[in-house]
Amino acid sequence: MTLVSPTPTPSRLSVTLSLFSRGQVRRPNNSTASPPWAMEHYSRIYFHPLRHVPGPFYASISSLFLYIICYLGIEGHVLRSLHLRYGTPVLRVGPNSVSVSDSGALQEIYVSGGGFPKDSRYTNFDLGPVKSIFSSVDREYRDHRAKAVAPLFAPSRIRSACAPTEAIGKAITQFVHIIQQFKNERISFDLVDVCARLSIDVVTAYLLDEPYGGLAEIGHLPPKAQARTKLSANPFIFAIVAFSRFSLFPKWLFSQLYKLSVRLSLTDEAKQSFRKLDIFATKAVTRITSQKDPNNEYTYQSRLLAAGISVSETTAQCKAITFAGADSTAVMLATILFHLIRNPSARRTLVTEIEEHQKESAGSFDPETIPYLRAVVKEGLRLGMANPTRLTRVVPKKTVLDVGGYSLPAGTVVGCAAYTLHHDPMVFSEPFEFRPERWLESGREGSLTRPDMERNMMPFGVGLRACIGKNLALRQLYETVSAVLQMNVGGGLLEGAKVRQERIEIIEWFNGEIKGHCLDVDWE
Ligand code: HEM
Repeated sequence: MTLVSPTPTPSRLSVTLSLFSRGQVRRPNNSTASPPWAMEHYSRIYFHPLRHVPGPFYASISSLFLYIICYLGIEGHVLRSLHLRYGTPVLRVGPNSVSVSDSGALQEIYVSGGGFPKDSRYTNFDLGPVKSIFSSVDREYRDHRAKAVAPLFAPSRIRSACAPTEAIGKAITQFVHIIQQFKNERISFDLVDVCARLSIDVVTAYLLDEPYGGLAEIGHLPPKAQARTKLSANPFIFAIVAFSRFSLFPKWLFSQLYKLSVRLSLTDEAKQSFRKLDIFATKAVTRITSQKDPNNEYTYQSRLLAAGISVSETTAQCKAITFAGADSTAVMLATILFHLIRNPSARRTLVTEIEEHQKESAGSFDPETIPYLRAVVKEGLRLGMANPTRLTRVVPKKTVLDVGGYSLPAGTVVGCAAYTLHHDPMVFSEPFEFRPERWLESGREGSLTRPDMERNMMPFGVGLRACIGKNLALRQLYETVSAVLQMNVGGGLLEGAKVRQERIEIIEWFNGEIKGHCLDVDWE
């Protein structure tokens, strides 16, 4: 008996792959050949330019994984843990999509030459037929509008509006008064709701010269009823936040899901809230067009109109900015106050520093000059997950992005996420803890320049397409925290406050949402 070694028969898979690699594969038209989708899967695994980028197998063959984690609002922590598990700064999260956790790449992705363009997912954030400053992928379109409104975001203009008789100052006084009433009567309240009321009023009163009335709409109620009532714009805000769970889907699918979701989930309350915002924005624009307020060049709507933007688009842009400004700042403010309530020692340090500054400056001081307050705000911005997920961009034509030893070709969707960078354990020890001291270089008087940590911070995005409202938001945070801690000398207005939750849980959609839309505060 002779033993004959059998001639190896190549498997159908290896034949198909080797033919494919030589460009000889035609679409099979008989039932025994691999179906086209299988061919595509093989190519994504074995021939795709991203094939060497580490990541879970399922992410390399289909976008389903991304769609699911985006929909479920778990994208932030899932991608962070995959980066840690695979020990890689570049993670393949979809057939053509990567997540980058190396802050060294921020410069090239978002800054150099204006940064890479936003990818097509942003078109899912259009306001029906209107592209907002945020959603526009077309840089010229965006620049024209952003330049028109830019003077409104100058720090000196914003600062003047913080005087007690001006738009921002008045809103903060109302906010402090409401919390003071809750404290006097020991009434439990929802921190997220009051922060949302203040934020929508600051944005609208300052930019549109027309406060939405978030704080005023409960002003006439007794304190107990105030605490029970929710902001009338909430359903509008929550609906937009929740639609972002579909934002990674291709446009055609997004549109269908959006329509279905509107039909199934848009309650009467939400419809009413949308209508109220429509009426509010229309009124703000009509005030200018009807010549009732023609000389006011320093409103958002008058500047857009003067730049040649149509009335209907200007109205839509006003609604977009109301959402963009109100939601994120509310999440950040609520996060900072939540941590101050939970950290009496940080709170007392802050109160002492504010008192010292008050004495030194005979009452008038710029809160931004207080190092510990800056550290508190910075730490709040690090932990606050207003935008936790990847800010996606596309590698432009004729460009290769080299990062972490990988070359990502033109057309690849790349993105860094605040969730990953802000919780990087190599940069921030105990990354989930609130520790303002980490920002102080050498004791309390030190400057706050900690380049290693600073490089990993992206709460407002980075580069040309970073947040245009950053100065306004920061000013609101400094002024409000300072005002809250100046009240009731000793421990500030928050002395005696307790939060029920141990930590803030976030639904990690593009706009992070505090679970339950609520952070309950009780009084001792
Ligand atoms: C603490 C509060 C805020 C946070 C954390 C925040 C965060 C962000 C982030 C991360 C982006 C970049 C998104 C991207 O690259 O995809 C962004 C863009 C933007 N934000 Fe904010 N934002 C805040 C407040 C505001 C305010 C107060 C306004 C306006 C009143 C505003 C208006 C905008 C606009 C218009 C854009 C789009 C800019 C562009 O694409 O050119 N934001 N914001």
